[in-house]
Amino acid sequence: MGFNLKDYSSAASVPSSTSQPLYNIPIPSFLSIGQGKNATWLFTTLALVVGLLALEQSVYRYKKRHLPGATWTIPVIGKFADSMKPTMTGYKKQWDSGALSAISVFNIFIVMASSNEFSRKILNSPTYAEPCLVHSAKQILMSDNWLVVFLTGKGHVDYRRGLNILFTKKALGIYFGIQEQIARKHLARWLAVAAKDPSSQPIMMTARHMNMDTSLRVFCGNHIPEHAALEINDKYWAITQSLELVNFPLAFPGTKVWKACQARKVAMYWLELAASRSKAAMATGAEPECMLEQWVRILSDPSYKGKRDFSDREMAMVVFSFLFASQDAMSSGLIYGFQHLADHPEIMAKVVEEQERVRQGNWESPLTLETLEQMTYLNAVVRESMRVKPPVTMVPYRATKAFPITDNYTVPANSMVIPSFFNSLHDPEVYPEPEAFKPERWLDAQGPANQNPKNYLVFGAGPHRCIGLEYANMNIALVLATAVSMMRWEHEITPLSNEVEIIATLFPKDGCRLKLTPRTHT
Ligand code: HEM
Repeated sequence: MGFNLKDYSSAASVPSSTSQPLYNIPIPSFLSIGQGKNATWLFTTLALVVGLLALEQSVYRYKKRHLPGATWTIPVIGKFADSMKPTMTGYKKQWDSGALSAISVFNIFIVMASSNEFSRKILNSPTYAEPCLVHSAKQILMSDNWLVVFLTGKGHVDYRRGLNILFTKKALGIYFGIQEQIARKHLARWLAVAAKDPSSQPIMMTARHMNMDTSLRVFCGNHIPEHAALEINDKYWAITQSLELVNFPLAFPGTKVWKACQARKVAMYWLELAASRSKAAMATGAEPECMLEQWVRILSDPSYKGKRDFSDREMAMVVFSFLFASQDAMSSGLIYGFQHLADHPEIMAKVVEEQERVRQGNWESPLTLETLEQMTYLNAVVRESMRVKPPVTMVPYRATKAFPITDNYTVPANSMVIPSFFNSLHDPEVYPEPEAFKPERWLDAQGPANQNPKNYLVFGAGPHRCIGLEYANMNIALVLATAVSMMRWEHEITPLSNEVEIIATLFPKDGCRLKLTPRTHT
Protein backbone atom coordinates (compact mmCIF):
# COMPACT_ATOMS: atom_id res chain seq x y z
CA MET A 1 0.00 0.00 0.00
CA GLY A 2 1.51 3.28 -1.01
CA PHE A 3 0.63 6.85 -0.31
CA ASN A 4 1.85 10.02 -1.83
CA LEU A 5 3.96 12.08 0.53
CA LYS A 6 3.80 15.03 -1.86
CA ASP A 7 0.08 15.33 -1.29
CA TYR A 8 0.87 16.54 2.20
CA SER A 9 4.00 18.56 1.47
CA SER A 10 2.29 21.89 1.59
CA ALA A 11 1.54 21.28 5.23
CA ALA A 12 5.08 20.26 6.06
CA SER A 13 7.66 22.73 7.31
CA VAL A 14 11.25 22.68 6.13
CA PRO A 15 14.50 23.79 7.72
CA SER A 16 14.96 27.53 7.18
CA SER A 17 18.50 27.20 5.86
CA THR A 18 17.42 25.65 2.61
CA SER A 19 14.99 26.70 -0.03
CA GLN A 20 14.37 23.09 -1.04
CA PRO A 21 12.40 20.84 1.25
CA LEU A 22 14.68 18.14 2.68
CA TYR A 23 11.82 15.91 3.70
CA ASN A 24 8.29 15.58 2.55
CA ILE A 25 6.80 14.32 5.74
CA PRO A 26 3.03 14.14 6.15
CA ILE A 27 2.30 16.49 9.00
CA PRO A 28 -1.32 17.12 9.94
CA SER A 29 -2.40 20.68 9.38
CA PHE A 30 -2.82 21.44 13.08
CA LEU A 31 0.92 20.95 13.46
CA SER A 32 1.74 23.19 10.58
CA ILE A 33 3.38 26.16 12.25
CA GLY A 34 4.97 27.76 9.30
CA GLN A 35 8.54 28.17 8.28
CA GLY A 36 11.56 29.45 10.14
CA LYS A 37 12.97 28.83 13.59
CA ASN A 38 9.80 27.20 14.84
CA ALA A 39 10.04 24.55 12.17
CA THR A 40 13.65 23.80 13.03
CA TRP A 41 12.65 23.52 16.64
CA LEU A 42 9.80 21.20 15.79
CA PHE A 43 11.99 18.92 13.70
CA THR A 44 14.73 18.89 16.30
CA THR A 45 12.21 18.02 18.97
CA LEU A 46 10.66 15.33 16.83
CA ALA A 47 14.06 13.88 16.00
CA LEU A 48 14.96 13.92 19.68
CA VAL A 49 11.74 12.20 20.70
CA VAL A 50 12.09 9.57 17.98
CA GLY A 51 15.73 9.07 19.00
CA LEU A 52 14.77 8.68 22.66
CA LEU A 53 12.02 6.25 21.83
CA ALA A 54 14.41 4.23 19.69
CA LEU A 55 16.97 4.33 22.50
CA GLU A 56 14.35 3.17 24.98
CA GLN A 57 13.56 0.16 22.82
CA SER A 58 17.25 -0.63 22.26
CA VAL A 59 18.04 -0.45 25.98
CA TYR A 60 15.06 -2.70 26.75
CA ARG A 61 16.12 -5.21 24.07
CA TYR A 62 19.73 -5.07 25.24
CA LYS A 63 18.77 -5.77 28.85
CA LYS A 64 16.18 -8.41 28.00
CA ARG A 65 18.42 -10.35 25.63
CA HIS A 66 16.93 -13.82 25.12
CA LEU A 67 14.50 -13.72 28.08
CA PRO A 68 10.81 -14.25 27.28
CA GLY A 69 8.79 -11.04 27.32
CA ALA A 70 7.33 -8.55 24.86
CA THR A 71 9.70 -7.86 21.97
CA TRP A 72 8.93 -4.16 22.19
CA THR A 73 8.01 -2.21 25.30
CA ILE A 74 5.15 0.28 25.18
CA PRO A 75 6.88 3.70 24.99
CA VAL A 76 7.43 5.38 28.37
CA ILE A 77 4.78 3.54 30.39
CA GLY A 78 5.65 -0.05 29.49
CA LYS A 79 3.30 -2.49 31.27
CA PHE A 80 1.96 0.22 33.59
CA ALA A 81 -1.68 -0.54 32.74
CA ASP A 82 -1.22 -4.20 33.78
CA SER A 83 0.45 -3.20 37.04
CA MET A 84 -2.49 -0.93 37.94
CA LYS A 85 -4.99 -3.79 37.82
CA PRO A 86 -2.98 -6.94 38.43
CA THR A 87 -4.74 -10.27 37.96
CA MET A 88 -3.68 -13.79 38.81
CA THR A 89 -4.27 -14.78 35.19
CA GLY A 90 -1.87 -12.06 34.07
CA TYR A 91 0.75 -13.06 36.64
CA LYS A 92 0.41 -16.76 35.82
CA LYS A 93 0.87 -16.00 32.15
CA GLN A 94 4.06 -14.12 32.98
CA TRP A 95 5.37 -16.86 35.33
CA ASP A 96 4.57 -19.60 32.82
CA SER A 97 6.40 -17.75 30.07
CA GLY A 98 9.76 -18.77 31.57
CA ALA A 99 11.74 -19.38 34.76
CA LEU A 100 13.06 -15.86 34.14
CA SER A 101 11.11 -13.36 32.06
CA ALA A 102 11.31 -9.63 31.42
CA ILE A 103 8.96 -6.65 31.52
CA SER A 104 9.40 -2.93 31.79
CA VAL A 105 7.23 -0.42 33.67
CA PHE A 106 8.10 3.28 33.35
CA ASN A 107 11.52 2.22 32.11
CA ILE A 108 12.17 0.22 35.24
CA PHE A 109 13.50 -3.02 33.83
CA ILE A 110 12.03 -5.95 35.73
CA VAL A 111 13.14 -9.58 35.74
CA MET A 112 10.50 -11.94 37.11
CA ALA A 113 11.72 -15.24 38.52
CA SER A 114 9.10 -17.97 38.67
CA SER A 115 11.06 -21.16 39.37
CA ASN A 116 12.03 -22.31 42.85
CA GLU A 117 15.69 -22.29 41.91
CA PHE A 118 15.79 -18.68 40.73
CA SER A 119 13.41 -17.30 43.35
CA ARG A 120 15.52 -18.81 46.10
CA LYS A 121 18.70 -17.63 44.46
CA ILE A 122 17.48 -14.02 44.55
CA LEU A 123 16.32 -14.28 48.17
CA ASN A 124 19.63 -15.79 49.19
CA SER A 125 22.02 -13.48 47.32
CA PRO A 126 22.30 -10.41 49.56
CA THR A 127 25.50 -9.36 47.80
CA TYR A 128 23.59 -8.94 44.55
CA ALA A 129 20.00 -8.18 45.51
CA GLU A 130 18.16 -6.46 48.33
CA PRO A 131 14.45 -6.03 49.05
CA CYS A 132 13.07 -2.90 47.50
CA LEU A 133 9.84 -1.51 48.82
CA VAL A 134 7.45 0.02 46.33
CA HIS A 135 7.76 3.81 46.31
CA SER A 136 4.57 4.39 48.31
CA ALA A 137 5.68 1.93 51.01
CA LYS A 138 8.89 3.91 51.55
CA GLN A 139 6.92 7.11 52.06
CA ILE A 140 4.51 5.43 54.43
CA LEU A 141 7.16 3.63 56.48
CA MET A 142 9.30 6.79 56.85
CA SER A 143 12.88 7.16 55.78
CA ASP A 144 14.35 6.60 59.24
CA ASN A 145 12.57 3.32 59.78
CA TRP A 146 14.72 0.22 60.40
CA LEU A 147 13.05 -1.64 57.54
CA VAL A 148 14.21 1.00 55.12
CA VAL A 149 17.47 2.08 56.67
CA PHE A 150 18.74 -1.31 57.79
CA LEU A 151 17.44 -3.11 54.79
CA THR A 152 20.67 -4.91 54.02
CA GLY A 153 24.04 -6.04 55.25
CA LYS A 154 25.36 -6.17 58.78
CA GLY A 155 23.14 -3.35 59.96
CA HIS A 156 20.09 -5.38 59.02
CA VAL A 157 21.43 -8.60 60.54
CA ASP A 158 22.27 -6.92 63.88
CA TYR A 159 19.01 -5.01 64.13
CA ARG A 160 16.98 -8.03 63.20
CA ARG A 161 18.81 -10.17 65.77
CA GLY A 162 17.76 -7.60 68.37
CA LEU A 163 14.12 -8.02 67.31
CA ASN A 164 14.10 -11.83 67.24
CA ILE A 165 13.74 -11.66 71.04
CA LEU A 166 10.17 -10.48 70.46
CA PHE A 167 9.22 -13.79 68.83
CA THR A 168 10.77 -16.38 71.18
CA LYS A 169 8.54 -19.13 72.55
CA LYS A 170 8.40 -17.29 75.86
CA ALA A 171 7.24 -14.11 74.14
CA LEU A 172 4.68 -16.00 72.01
CA GLY A 173 3.32 -17.47 75.26
CA ILE A 174 2.60 -13.92 76.50
CA TYR A 175 0.78 -13.00 73.30
CA PHE A 176 -1.25 -16.21 73.14
CA GLY A 177 -3.79 -15.29 75.82
CA ILE A 178 -4.39 -11.87 74.29
CA GLN A 179 -4.92 -13.38 70.84
CA GLU A 180 -7.47 -15.88 72.10
CA GLN A 181 -9.41 -13.24 74.07
CA ILE A 182 -9.62 -10.93 71.07
CA ALA A 183 -10.67 -13.78 68.77
CA ARG A 184 -13.46 -14.78 71.19
CA LYS A 185 -14.63 -11.17 71.51
CA HIS A 186 -14.81 -10.62 67.75
CA LEU A 187 -16.31 -13.99 66.86
CA ALA A 188 -19.00 -13.47 69.51
CA ARG A 189 -19.76 -10.15 67.80
CA TRP A 190 -19.97 -11.88 64.40
CA LEU A 191 -22.45 -14.33 65.91
CA ALA A 192 -24.51 -11.55 67.49
CA VAL A 193 -24.80 -9.82 64.11
CA ALA A 194 -25.71 -13.13 62.44
CA ALA A 195 -28.41 -13.72 65.06
CA LYS A 196 -30.12 -10.50 63.93
CA ASP A 197 -29.59 -11.09 60.22
CA PRO A 198 -29.00 -14.75 59.34
CA SER A 199 -28.11 -14.04 55.69
CA SER A 200 -24.52 -14.60 54.59
CA GLN A 201 -22.13 -11.66 55.07
CA PRO A 202 -18.65 -11.01 53.67
CA ILE A 203 -15.95 -11.44 56.33
CA MET A 204 -13.34 -9.42 54.46
CA MET A 205 -13.59 -6.31 56.63
CA THR A 206 -14.65 -7.93 59.89
CA ALA A 207 -11.69 -10.35 59.70
CA ARG A 208 -9.34 -7.45 58.96
CA HIS A 209 -10.74 -5.60 61.98
CA MET A 210 -10.24 -8.63 64.24
CA ASN A 211 -6.71 -8.93 62.96
CA MET A 212 -5.89 -5.27 63.56
CA ASP A 213 -7.35 -5.45 67.07
CA THR A 214 -5.24 -8.55 67.77
CA SER A 215 -2.06 -6.92 66.47
CA LEU A 216 -2.58 -3.69 68.44
CA ARG A 217 -3.37 -5.53 71.68
CA VAL A 218 -0.50 -8.00 71.25
CA PHE A 219 1.94 -5.23 70.43
CA CYS A 220 0.67 -2.53 72.81
CA GLY A 221 -1.59 -4.23 75.36
CA ASN A 222 -3.94 -1.76 77.02
CA HIS A 223 -1.68 1.20 76.34
CA ILE A 224 -3.87 2.14 73.37
CA PRO A 225 -7.41 3.22 74.25
CA GLU A 226 -10.32 1.50 72.51
CA HIS A 227 -11.33 4.58 70.49
CA ALA A 228 -7.76 4.93 69.18
CA ALA A 229 -7.63 1.26 68.17
CA LEU A 230 -10.87 1.80 66.23
CA GLU A 231 -9.51 4.91 64.57
CA ILE A 232 -6.27 3.18 63.54
CA ASN A 233 -8.29 0.29 62.15
CA ASP A 234 -10.59 2.61 60.14
CA LYS A 235 -7.71 4.59 58.71
CA TYR A 236 -5.49 1.61 57.94
CA TRP A 237 -7.48 0.71 54.82
CA ALA A 238 -5.98 3.82 53.19
CA ILE A 239 -2.54 2.30 53.70
CA THR A 240 -3.53 -1.01 52.12
CA GLN A 241 -5.02 0.78 49.14
CA SER A 242 -1.90 2.82 48.53
CA LEU A 243 0.37 -0.21 48.11
CA GLU A 244 0.26 -0.36 44.34
CA LEU A 245 3.35 -1.21 42.35
CA VAL A 246 3.40 2.24 40.82
CA ASN A 247 1.74 5.26 42.39
CA PHE A 248 1.63 8.99 41.81
CA PRO A 249 5.09 9.87 43.16
CA LEU A 250 4.25 12.99 45.16
CA ALA A 251 2.09 12.75 48.27
CA PHE A 252 -0.19 15.71 47.36
CA PRO A 253 -3.31 16.15 49.50
CA GLY A 254 -6.02 13.84 48.23
CA THR A 255 -3.69 11.27 46.67
CA LYS A 256 -3.71 7.70 47.95
CA VAL A 257 -0.21 8.03 49.34
CA TRP A 258 -1.13 11.24 51.17
CA LYS A 259 -4.14 9.55 52.77
CA ALA A 260 -1.91 6.62 53.75
CA CYS A 261 0.63 9.00 55.33
CA GLN A 262 -2.17 10.65 57.34
CA ALA A 263 -3.23 7.21 58.55
CA ARG A 264 0.36 6.42 59.52
CA LYS A 265 0.62 9.68 61.50
CA VAL A 266 -2.43 8.71 63.57
CA ALA A 267 -1.05 5.22 64.20
CA MET A 268 2.41 6.55 65.07
CA TYR A 269 1.01 9.02 67.60
CA TRP A 270 -0.65 6.22 69.58
CA LEU A 271 2.21 3.76 69.15
CA GLU A 272 4.71 6.27 70.54
CA LEU A 273 2.44 6.86 73.48
CA ALA A 274 2.17 3.09 74.00
CA ALA A 275 5.97 2.79 73.96
CA SER A 276 6.31 5.49 76.60
CA ARG A 277 3.58 3.92 78.76
CA SER A 278 5.19 0.48 78.43
CA LYS A 279 8.47 1.89 79.74
CA ALA A 280 6.63 3.44 82.68
CA ALA A 281 4.76 0.21 83.43
CA MET A 282 7.95 -1.88 83.39
CA ALA A 283 9.66 0.64 85.67
CA THR A 284 7.14 -0.38 88.37
CA GLY A 285 8.42 -3.97 88.21
CA ALA A 286 5.16 -5.34 86.75
CA GLU A 287 5.19 -8.49 84.60
CA PRO A 288 5.16 -7.87 80.81
CA GLU A 289 1.73 -8.26 79.22
CA CYS A 290 2.40 -7.23 75.62
CA MET A 291 5.20 -7.08 73.07
CA LEU A 292 6.35 -3.54 73.92
CA GLU A 293 6.51 -4.34 77.62
CA GLN A 294 8.37 -7.59 76.93
CA TRP A 295 10.84 -5.63 74.80
CA VAL A 296 11.43 -3.04 77.52
CA ARG A 297 11.93 -5.80 80.08
CA ILE A 298 14.53 -7.62 77.95
CA LEU A 299 16.40 -4.38 77.25
CA SER A 300 16.74 -3.79 80.97
CA ASP A 301 18.11 -7.28 81.63
CA PRO A 302 21.80 -6.96 82.62
CA SER A 303 22.68 -10.07 80.55
CA TYR A 304 21.19 -8.55 77.37
CA LYS A 305 23.85 -7.76 74.78
CA GLY A 306 22.72 -5.37 72.10
CA LYS A 307 21.31 -1.91 71.53
CA ARG A 308 19.36 -0.82 74.60
CA ASP A 309 18.57 2.83 74.12
CA PHE A 310 15.45 2.77 71.95
CA SER A 311 13.49 6.02 71.89
CA ASP A 312 9.67 5.89 71.97
CA ARG A 313 9.66 6.82 68.30
CA GLU A 314 12.09 4.03 67.35
CA MET A 315 9.98 1.49 69.21
CA ALA A 316 6.82 2.83 67.62
CA MET A 317 8.40 2.55 64.17
CA VAL A 318 9.26 -1.10 64.73
CA VAL A 319 5.73 -1.84 65.89
CA PHE A 320 4.34 0.09 62.94
CA SER A 321 6.53 -2.01 60.60
CA PHE A 322 5.07 -5.14 62.15
CA LEU A 323 1.55 -3.82 61.65
CA PHE A 324 2.45 -2.96 58.09
CA ALA A 325 3.99 -6.37 57.38
CA SER A 326 1.23 -8.34 59.02
CA GLN A 327 -2.13 -6.64 58.49
CA ASP A 328 -2.74 -7.59 54.88
CA ALA A 329 -0.85 -10.89 54.78
CA MET A 330 -2.39 -12.19 57.99
CA SER A 331 -5.91 -11.11 56.99
CA SER A 332 -5.50 -12.87 53.65
CA GLY A 333 -4.29 -16.06 55.35
CA LEU A 334 -7.16 -15.92 57.83
CA ILE A 335 -9.93 -15.30 55.30
CA TYR A 336 -8.78 -18.09 52.99
CA GLY A 337 -8.51 -20.36 56.06
CA PHE A 338 -12.24 -19.81 56.72
CA GLN A 339 -13.09 -20.24 53.04
CA HIS A 340 -11.08 -23.42 52.49
CA LEU A 341 -12.54 -25.10 55.56
CA ALA A 342 -16.10 -24.18 54.59
CA ASP A 343 -15.58 -25.48 51.05
CA HIS A 344 -14.28 -28.84 52.31
CA PRO A 345 -16.77 -30.24 54.84
CA GLU A 346 -14.84 -33.54 55.09
CA ILE A 347 -11.75 -31.59 56.20
CA MET A 348 -13.79 -29.42 58.55
CA ALA A 349 -15.17 -32.62 60.13
CA LYS A 350 -11.61 -33.80 60.83
CA VAL A 351 -10.71 -30.43 62.37
CA VAL A 352 -13.77 -30.62 64.65
CA GLU A 353 -12.90 -34.20 65.61
CA GLU A 354 -9.35 -33.12 66.51
CA GLN A 355 -10.66 -30.19 68.56
CA GLU A 356 -12.91 -32.53 70.53
CA ARG A 357 -9.98 -34.87 71.18
CA VAL A 358 -7.42 -32.25 72.20
CA ARG A 359 -9.84 -30.11 74.20
CA GLN A 360 -11.27 -33.27 75.80
CA GLY A 361 -14.76 -31.86 75.54
CA ASN A 362 -13.74 -28.76 77.42
CA TRP A 363 -14.78 -26.18 74.84
CA GLU A 364 -14.85 -23.13 77.06
CA SER A 365 -11.40 -23.39 78.68
CA PRO A 366 -8.72 -21.21 77.17
CA LEU A 367 -6.19 -22.97 74.97
CA THR A 368 -2.44 -22.88 75.57
CA LEU A 369 0.45 -22.76 73.13
CA GLU A 370 1.08 -26.43 73.95
CA THR A 371 -2.50 -27.55 73.24
CA LEU A 372 -2.46 -25.63 69.97
CA GLU A 373 0.73 -27.45 68.99
CA GLN A 374 -1.04 -30.75 69.60
CA MET A 375 -3.58 -29.84 66.91
CA THR A 376 -1.49 -31.38 64.16
CA TYR A 377 -4.32 -31.54 61.65
CA LEU A 378 -5.34 -27.90 62.15
CA ASN A 379 -1.74 -26.79 61.74
CA ALA A 380 -1.59 -28.79 58.48
CA VAL A 381 -4.79 -27.00 57.37
CA VAL A 382 -3.16 -23.61 57.98
CA ARG A 383 -0.01 -24.64 56.14
CA GLU A 384 -1.96 -26.02 53.20
CA SER A 385 -4.35 -23.07 53.01
CA MET A 386 -1.44 -20.65 52.59
CA ARG A 387 0.23 -22.97 50.09
CA VAL A 388 -2.87 -23.01 47.88
CA LYS A 389 -3.43 -19.26 48.24
CA PRO A 390 -0.13 -17.70 49.34
CA PRO A 391 -0.98 -14.28 50.85
CA VAL A 392 2.24 -12.84 49.40
CA THR A 393 2.86 -14.15 45.89
CA MET A 394 6.07 -12.23 45.22
CA VAL A 395 8.41 -9.67 46.79
CA PRO A 396 10.25 -6.99 44.83
CA TYR A 397 14.05 -6.97 45.12
CA ARG A 398 16.59 -4.71 43.40
CA ALA A 399 19.83 -5.85 41.80
CA THR A 400 22.42 -3.71 43.57
CA LYS A 401 25.02 -4.70 40.98
CA ALA A 402 25.14 -6.84 37.82
CA PHE A 403 23.74 -10.16 39.04
CA PRO A 404 24.90 -13.27 37.11
CA ILE A 405 21.81 -15.30 37.88
CA THR A 406 22.57 -18.01 35.29
CA ASP A 407 25.56 -18.88 33.13
CA ASN A 408 24.00 -17.12 30.18
CA TYR A 409 22.03 -14.27 31.76
CA THR A 410 23.12 -11.44 34.03
CA VAL A 411 20.46 -9.20 35.53
CA PRO A 412 21.62 -5.63 34.82
CA ALA A 413 22.49 -3.52 37.88
CA ASN A 414 19.58 -1.47 39.28
CA SER A 415 16.93 -3.67 37.65
CA MET A 416 14.05 -4.84 39.74
CA VAL A 417 14.22 -8.57 40.22
CA ILE A 418 11.13 -10.27 41.58
CA PRO A 419 11.14 -13.73 43.14
CA SER A 420 7.66 -15.24 42.81
CA PHE A 421 6.41 -17.93 45.11
CA PHE A 422 3.35 -19.26 43.34
CA ASN A 423 5.06 -21.82 41.06
CA SER A 424 7.22 -23.14 43.91
CA LEU A 425 4.09 -23.63 46.00
CA HIS A 426 2.22 -25.26 43.12
CA ASP A 427 5.00 -27.51 41.85
CA PRO A 428 3.26 -30.81 40.93
CA GLU A 429 6.40 -32.84 41.72
CA VAL A 430 6.37 -31.62 45.31
CA TYR A 431 2.63 -31.08 45.73
CA PRO A 432 0.78 -33.59 43.50
CA GLU A 433 -2.58 -32.10 42.38
CA PRO A 434 -1.23 -28.69 43.35
CA GLU A 435 -4.57 -26.86 43.11
CA ALA A 436 -6.25 -29.31 45.50
CA PHE A 437 -6.60 -28.40 49.17
CA LYS A 438 -5.10 -31.45 50.91
CA PRO A 439 -3.83 -30.91 54.47
CA GLU A 440 -2.99 -34.65 54.53
CA ARG A 441 0.08 -34.00 52.40
CA TRP A 442 1.68 -32.39 55.48
CA LEU A 443 0.97 -35.37 57.73
CA ASP A 444 3.32 -37.71 55.90
CA ALA A 445 6.83 -36.94 57.15
CA GLN A 446 8.33 -38.87 54.22
CA GLY A 447 5.99 -37.33 51.62
CA PRO A 448 7.28 -34.89 48.99
CA ALA A 449 5.79 -31.81 50.71
CA ASN A 450 7.75 -32.36 53.92
CA GLN A 451 10.82 -33.62 52.08
CA ASN A 452 11.10 -30.42 50.05
CA PRO A 453 10.85 -27.62 52.63
CA LYS A 454 12.71 -25.29 50.26
CA ASN A 455 9.61 -25.11 48.07
CA TYR A 456 7.49 -23.64 50.86
CA LEU A 457 8.16 -19.97 50.19
CA VAL A 458 5.03 -18.55 51.88
CA PHE A 459 7.26 -16.56 54.25
CA GLY A 460 10.14 -16.00 51.84
CA ALA A 461 13.67 -17.29 52.49
CA GLY A 462 17.16 -16.07 53.32
CA PRO A 463 18.16 -13.09 55.47
CA HIS A 464 14.80 -11.31 55.08
CA ARG A 465 12.58 -14.34 55.74
CA CYS A 466 9.49 -13.23 57.63
CA ILE A 467 10.37 -12.50 61.25
CA GLY A 468 6.75 -13.05 62.36
CA LEU A 469 6.09 -16.41 60.73
CA GLU A 470 5.58 -18.46 63.90
CA TYR A 471 3.40 -15.76 65.37
CA ALA A 472 1.38 -15.62 62.12
CA ASN A 473 0.88 -19.39 61.91
CA MET A 474 -0.06 -19.49 65.58
CA ASN A 475 -2.60 -16.70 65.20
CA ILE A 476 -4.35 -18.16 62.15
CA ALA A 477 -4.55 -21.60 63.79
CA LEU A 478 -5.77 -20.08 67.06
CA VAL A 479 -8.52 -18.03 65.40
CA LEU A 480 -9.73 -21.06 63.41
CA ALA A 481 -9.65 -23.25 66.54
CA THR A 482 -11.64 -20.65 68.47
CA ALA A 483 -14.10 -20.23 65.60
CA VAL A 484 -14.64 -24.00 65.37
CA SER A 485 -15.38 -24.09 69.11
CA MET A 486 -17.97 -21.30 68.83
CA MET A 487 -19.67 -21.54 65.46
CA ARG A 488 -20.52 -23.34 62.27
CA TRP A 489 -20.00 -21.52 59.04
CA GLU A 490 -21.36 -22.08 55.56
CA HIS A 491 -19.87 -20.45 52.51
CA GLU A 492 -22.24 -18.82 50.05
CA ILE A 493 -20.38 -19.60 46.85
CA THR A 494 -20.77 -16.82 44.31
CA PRO A 495 -19.26 -16.51 40.82
CA LEU A 496 -16.53 -14.38 42.45
CA SER A 497 -15.64 -16.73 45.31
CA ASN A 498 -12.83 -18.36 43.39
CA GLU A 499 -11.71 -15.19 41.69
CA VAL A 500 -8.72 -13.52 43.30
CA GLU A 501 -8.54 -9.83 44.11
CA ILE A 502 -5.00 -8.57 44.54
CA ILE A 503 -4.97 -5.75 47.10
CA ALA A 504 -1.35 -5.95 48.23
CA THR A 505 -2.13 -9.58 49.09
CA LEU A 506 -4.70 -12.09 47.81
CA PHE A 507 -8.37 -12.02 48.76
CA PRO A 508 -11.47 -13.77 47.39
CA LYS A 509 -13.20 -11.24 45.14
CA ASP A 510 -16.55 -11.52 46.92
CA GLY A 511 -14.97 -11.01 50.36
CA CYS A 512 -15.84 -14.59 51.45
CA ARG A 513 -19.56 -14.59 52.29
CA LEU A 514 -20.28 -16.74 55.34
CA LYS A 515 -23.50 -17.70 57.06
CA LEU A 516 -22.81 -18.16 60.75
CA THR A 517 -24.67 -20.15 63.39
CA PRO A 518 -23.60 -20.97 66.95
CA ARG A 519 -22.08 -24.42 67.49
CA THR A 520 -23.63 -26.34 70.33
CA HIS A 521 -21.72 -29.06 72.14
CA THR A 522 -23.31 -32.13 73.63
C1 HEM B 1 0.37 -14.88 57.08
C2 HEM B 1 1.08 -13.86 57.47
C3 HEM B 1 2.38 -13.42 56.87
C4 HEM B 1 2.96 -13.72 55.67
C5 HEM B 1 2.40 -14.62 54.57
C6 HEM B 1 4.21 -13.00 55.60
C7 HEM B 1 5.09 -13.08 54.53
C8 HEM B 1 6.29 -12.37 54.47
C9 HEM B 1 7.18 -12.40 53.34
C10 HEM B 1 6.96 -13.19 52.06
C11 HEM B 1 8.23 -11.60 53.64
C12 HEM B 1 9.45 -11.29 52.74
C13 HEM B 1 10.48 -12.34 52.96
C14 HEM B 1 11.69 -12.29 52.08
O1 HEM B 1 12.01 -11.24 51.49
O2 HEM B 1 12.36 -13.32 51.98
C15 HEM B 1 8.01 -11.06 54.97
C16 HEM B 1 8.88 -10.20 55.61
C17 HEM B 1 8.61 -9.65 56.84
N1 HEM B 1 7.55 -9.93 57.68
FE1 HEM B 1 6.02 -11.20 57.27
N2 HEM B 1 4.38 -12.30 56.76
C18 HEM B 1 3.29 -12.52 57.57
C19 HEM B 1 3.08 -12.02 58.84
C20 HEM B 1 3.96 -11.21 59.51
C21 HEM B 1 3.78 -10.76 60.88
C22 HEM B 1 2.62 -11.17 61.78
C23 HEM B 1 4.82 -9.95 61.17
C24 HEM B 1 5.16 -9.22 62.45
C25 HEM B 1 4.51 -9.34 63.56
C26 HEM B 1 5.67 -9.89 60.00
C27 HEM B 1 6.83 -9.15 59.90
C28 HEM B 1 7.67 -9.17 58.81
C29 HEM B 1 8.86 -8.34 58.72
C30 HEM B 1 9.35 -7.34 59.76
C31 HEM B 1 9.46 -8.65 57.48
C32 HEM B 1 10.78 -8.07 56.94
C33 HEM B 1 11.90 -8.92 57.48
C34 HEM B 1 13.29 -8.45 57.10
O3 HEM B 1 13.43 -7.70 56.13
O4 HEM B 1 14.22 -8.87 57.77
N3 HEM B 1 5.11 -10.66 59.02
N4 HEM B 1 6.82 -11.56 55.45
